[in-house]
Amino acid sequence: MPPTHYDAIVLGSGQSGTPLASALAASGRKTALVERAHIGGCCVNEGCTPTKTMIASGRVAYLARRAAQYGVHCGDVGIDMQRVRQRKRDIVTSFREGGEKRVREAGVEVIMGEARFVGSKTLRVAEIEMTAEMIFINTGERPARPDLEGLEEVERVEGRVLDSTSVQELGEVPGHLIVLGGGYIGLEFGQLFRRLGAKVTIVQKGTMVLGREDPEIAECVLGILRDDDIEVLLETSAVSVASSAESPIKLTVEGIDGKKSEIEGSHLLLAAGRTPNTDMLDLATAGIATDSRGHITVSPTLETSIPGIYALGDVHGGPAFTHISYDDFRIIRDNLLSTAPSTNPVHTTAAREKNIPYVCYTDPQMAHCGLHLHDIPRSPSRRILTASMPLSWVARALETDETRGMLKAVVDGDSGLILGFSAIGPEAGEMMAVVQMAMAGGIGWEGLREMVWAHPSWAEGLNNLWGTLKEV
Ligand SMILES: Cc1cc2nc3c(=O)[nH]c(=O)nc-3n(C[C@H](O)[C@H](O)[C@H](O)COP(=O)(O)OP(=O)(O)OC[C@H]3O[C@@H](n4cnc5c(N)ncnc54)[C@H](O)[C@@H]3O)c2cc1C
Ligand SMILES: NC(=O)c1ccc[n+]([C@@H]2O[C@H](COP(=O)([O-])OP(=O)(O)OC[C@H]3O[C@@H](n4cnc5c(N)ncnc54)[C@H](O)[C@@H]3O)[C@@H](O)[C@H]2O)c1
Repeated sequence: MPPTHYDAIVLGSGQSGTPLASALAASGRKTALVERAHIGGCCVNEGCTPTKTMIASGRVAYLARRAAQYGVHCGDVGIDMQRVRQRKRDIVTSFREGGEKRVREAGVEVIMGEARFVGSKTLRVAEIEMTAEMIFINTGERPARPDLEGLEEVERVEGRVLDSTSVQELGEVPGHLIVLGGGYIGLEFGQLFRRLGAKVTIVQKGTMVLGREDPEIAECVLGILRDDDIEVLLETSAVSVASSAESPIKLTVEGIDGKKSEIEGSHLLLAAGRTPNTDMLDLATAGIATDSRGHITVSPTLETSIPGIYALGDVHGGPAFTHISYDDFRIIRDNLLSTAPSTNPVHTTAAREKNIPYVCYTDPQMAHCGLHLHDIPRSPSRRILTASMPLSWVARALETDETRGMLKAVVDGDSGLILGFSAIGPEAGEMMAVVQMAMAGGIGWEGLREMVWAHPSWAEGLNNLWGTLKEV
């Protein structure tokens, strides 16, 4: 059979591939979307949507346990893990089915199967060969496998070694969950399962949790986790793992002093980063360049080393977030599909680099946008100021009895413009969005100090924060 020819092929139904396939079809192009697992990719099926749904259950359990502090009595708190899981499954199914319906209705040919390159612009999915002038790779990442002696053996004991996907399918609360990794995934799941009743130990190789954050912010998150009775071991690496009838997980860890010790638990969650889904694509056949970690190398307009082939989302490295992958869709749409005369500057990855927002959905949340103090090049001619204050200075925090957290901003001393902002608080993501907008609109710290916010809102913290400004 000769290859089927398309105008465009999208590989992977992630956060950019799915809307892009619809937009390509809507522009009159014959478009195929190839997906090996399920429409909607990681975010909808095993990332953001299910985790934030489950984390909502954890927050209810947390508040229910604290109910008496608010003068409310609701008895013992029990967890029905199967109900928590069903709620998650239902929301995922509804999001996935909605996405699938929309992409099919847009006229996209959906092909279920794993694709790989067999020629420069030729792909094979099972027995089908297909070619296209334009190919868009949106194949994402998967949980990384740490180099841990004994792991393969222990994995034979079903259901004891988990990753970010399988942990969501547990039908009962683990007795003692050992989490390998103190990044987003480790912290979000670690706190969730503690709130659902598990004993939790987080083993973190780095000197601090959330290693990219400002040390003051990361320290505050660490304090909250410990306050929640989660054991967090810093500068500790997992060396080997074993399993026996008495102890399903026996993890040997090593501190930086070289001392080894053992942690016994019921389950082990691997949360030590993610690996790009490029190894099975046979990219070399098409001449597509990758970096040393296997991420696809792209230009600021997302073109790979081969003209006409683009990469979007986590697969090209950089910040691995849904909103960044979706913005990659916008970059392609504006540069390749727009029929309007181009009076605007070209939309590129460089345009968003200085103001990327993200939220780690621990509770309270940790949110950040812009630069960190440690990323700002220093020079004697440039004045940099910081402001930080505890959340307990915000009336809303006291009224709701949710005072754990803080705010921190980094400011250009001459212009007064905000360079970066972090917040830890129950709705820190929304508070951060206010500052992100100010940064995008060129409103400096004085503008926020003088802004009339509704009382008593979390945003009022942005009136008071600036009283703590100091030069660093
Ligand atoms: C547990 C967890 C929680 C997260 N929470 C958040 C959050 O709260 N907020 C946030 O912004 N981000 C979150 N993320 C990250 C977010 O999910 C990703 O950044 C986002 O999904 C973007 O991914 P993508 O578009 O690059 O591709 P993905 O969504 O990963 O989709 C890639 C698709 O390609 C398919 N595929 C792979 N190889 C092939 C092939 N050869 N042929 C055909 N199909 C293939 C895969 O099956 C998959 O469906 C979370 C991630 C995880 C794991
Ligand atoms: N709320 C969100 O937006 C959200 C939530 C979950 C995931 N994500 C995305 O998914 C990505 C992956 O998350 P992640 O938490 O797996 O990765 P990560 O890179 O954020 O964190 C992994 C952590 O594991 C530690 N580690 C690595 N090897 C180790 C070992 N052998 N022993 C002990 N610790 C070890 C690292 O020091 C690091 O702190 C994130 O970078 C993020 O972009 C986002």
